[in-house]
Amino acid sequence: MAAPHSDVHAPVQLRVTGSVNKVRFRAESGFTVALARLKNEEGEDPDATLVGLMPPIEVGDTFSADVVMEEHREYGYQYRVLNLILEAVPADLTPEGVAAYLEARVDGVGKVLAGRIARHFGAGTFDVLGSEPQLLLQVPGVTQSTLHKMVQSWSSQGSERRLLAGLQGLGLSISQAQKALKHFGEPALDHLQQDLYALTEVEGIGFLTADRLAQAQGVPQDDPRRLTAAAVYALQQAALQGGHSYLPRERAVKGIMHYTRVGLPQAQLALDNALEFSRLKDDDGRIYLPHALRAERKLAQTIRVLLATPPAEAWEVRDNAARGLDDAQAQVLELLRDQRLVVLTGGPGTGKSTTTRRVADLAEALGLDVGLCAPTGKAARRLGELTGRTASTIHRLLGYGPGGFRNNHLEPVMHDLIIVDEVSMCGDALMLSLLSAVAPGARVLLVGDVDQLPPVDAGLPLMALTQAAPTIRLQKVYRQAAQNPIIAAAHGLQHGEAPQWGDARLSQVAVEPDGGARRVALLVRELGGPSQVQVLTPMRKGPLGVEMLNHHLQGIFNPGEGGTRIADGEARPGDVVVQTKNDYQNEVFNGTLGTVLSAGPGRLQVDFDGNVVELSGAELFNLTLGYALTVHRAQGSEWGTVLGVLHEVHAPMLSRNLAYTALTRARERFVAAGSTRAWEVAARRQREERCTHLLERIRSA
Ligand SMILES: Nc1ncnc2c1ncn2[C@@H]1O[C@H](COP(=O)(O)OP(=O)(O)OP(=O)(O)O)[C@@H](O)[C@H]1O
Repeated sequence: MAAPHSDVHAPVQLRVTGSVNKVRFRAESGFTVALARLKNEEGEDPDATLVGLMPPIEVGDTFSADVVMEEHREYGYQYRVLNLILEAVPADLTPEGVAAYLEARVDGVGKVLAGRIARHFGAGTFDVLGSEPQLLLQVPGVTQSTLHKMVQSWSSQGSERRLLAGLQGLGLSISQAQKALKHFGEPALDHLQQDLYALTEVEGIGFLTADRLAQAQGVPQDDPRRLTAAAVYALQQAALQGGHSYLPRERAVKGIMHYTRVGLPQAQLALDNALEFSRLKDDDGRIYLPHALRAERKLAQTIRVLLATPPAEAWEVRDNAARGLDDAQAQVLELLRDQRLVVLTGGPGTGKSTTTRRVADLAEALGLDVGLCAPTGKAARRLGELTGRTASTIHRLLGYGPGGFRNNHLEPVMHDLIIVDEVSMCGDALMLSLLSAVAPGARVLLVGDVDQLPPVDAGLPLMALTQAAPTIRLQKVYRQAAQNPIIAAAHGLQHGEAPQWGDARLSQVAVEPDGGARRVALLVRELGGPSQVQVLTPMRKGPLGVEMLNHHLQGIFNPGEGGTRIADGEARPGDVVVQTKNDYQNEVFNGTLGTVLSAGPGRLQVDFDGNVVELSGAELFNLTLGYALTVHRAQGSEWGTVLGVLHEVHAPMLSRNLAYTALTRARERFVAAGSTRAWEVAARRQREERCTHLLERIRSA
């Protein structure tokens, strides 16, 4: 093997062949750590460490692979796999090698039988197994049922390996091949050989990759399959990037031109094609993905039923139930008497949680069963603390698992009253799952701040519901508004006014992008360090993005070398990390912050608010450093002191809701780092309206 040149830091890419000595670790995602004998024309490495996404390899497998040699601070040199294609037979064709391979890979064959078969057929064993399996009955101990099991397992894994190898032959990387195989199943190869653009449907692949592969195969620019796929992709991107449930026709056509670089006539033709094949739907000039149109119609219908049907259980507002509440808050208790669906909205400190708690108290006093939930684990925990009851995520309440939501209209959640907090974070899909699972006659109280950031997912259900359902909007600010300039500034933002800086609890520090991340890290130190201050910024990338800020914050507050590899760097004991995906096994949810207790090769022990979990392998890639977070990820959380980074470099993200959400994450003190002009721009910019037709559908007869 080419010995690594210590002075050359550019990663060395090699093409090697090899055989597997040992599989150390394999995650469901295909992330694998293995030991293998590697060789190429320059030499051999008898026991190399391979890491990365690989097909299901086993001891004895042979393969060819593109690898990059990298030096890991903990384990020395190892090879990161860029692509690995399995050969169909083992490397070692001696009777021992054949026996070991049979035993490892073929069901129904134990050590003794494998030895007999290997001694009987030698290197020809696999041909016999593949083409004349009956001959195996000559070997004592091989019965019909054993033979059946052997043939079954050999042919199924054989087809998986052939499919993966075939997909890789189309130019897919191993991870893309595995995603495609998972998405399409057996017909994957035929399907993609007919239309490589079908890859657009595969989660995590998308149109641009499919287009690159198809162009490499010489598919012409105006191929109808290409144009149709681009039309679908334009709508997918509109939902992902802008939260749109549909696009007006002319915007859909523009999207297609953007992704395919074809002219207007062809783009219109592409859209008509996609409509003709029902890959898209035209609802009176509004272009939808089919599932999005179905969801919006279903959600509107579900809401109409909730608005039109009476609650099952009796409800009476006993005299002391509304004690201490103002008229608006008390009105919520009144509305729930006859209404099944009530909305409570208001800015920070207006008394939403106080009201929520009273509703729960009254419901329980009336003998009703109350369920409390919120979109994120963090918000659920806060709801539980504020109401003194157990609260869960919406996913947990609906019994979310690998097969999706257990509870739905067929098997509703058996609560008489469901209270949902931070409901501004719910997109149409989650709102539909939630409202579909409400038991007949049960009530729902939706609580949220409609001026917060819109949901990450498509749709704006809370906006529609505040106009279609009985809604109480709390205006009176209780949390010491006068003394607390943050709340006053937040309410000012709602009217387009930038905050007035200068108070000790609401101050601004000029920071320019160049060298700004380090400047922010030093500011955090002045403010008491990461345990006292949470840094928020709109973007992940860029000189003032999360990644750059975390790099400098880790460098100051937890300096050192190496650590365990996570999504955006390396974590060491003491580091603040944040979970970026819901992990139901470990009960750790997107947005939860934790502290690294210990770090070892390929594993971390993290304390998430008292929930100490061991994470390893691919789970580590659901973690990023958490000294700085995006404003989006901070929703539903709040801290004593927030250092909010906002500068014109964030221009595309600057909006009133973004600034408002950042500001309202701070309970006591908010320090703005960046430029005051950015806040003026943000205050004036109402976010771009989302294309959703939900309100009109709820209102239409
Ligand atoms: N009717 C009321 N009269 C007097 N004080 C009230 C009233 N309602 C709420 N408060 C007080 O105002 C403060 C804020 O109330 P609460 O936490 O319910 O607001 P909130 O809207 O839930 O805030 P956030 O949006 O941060 O959750 C609390 O200290 C609460 O006790």
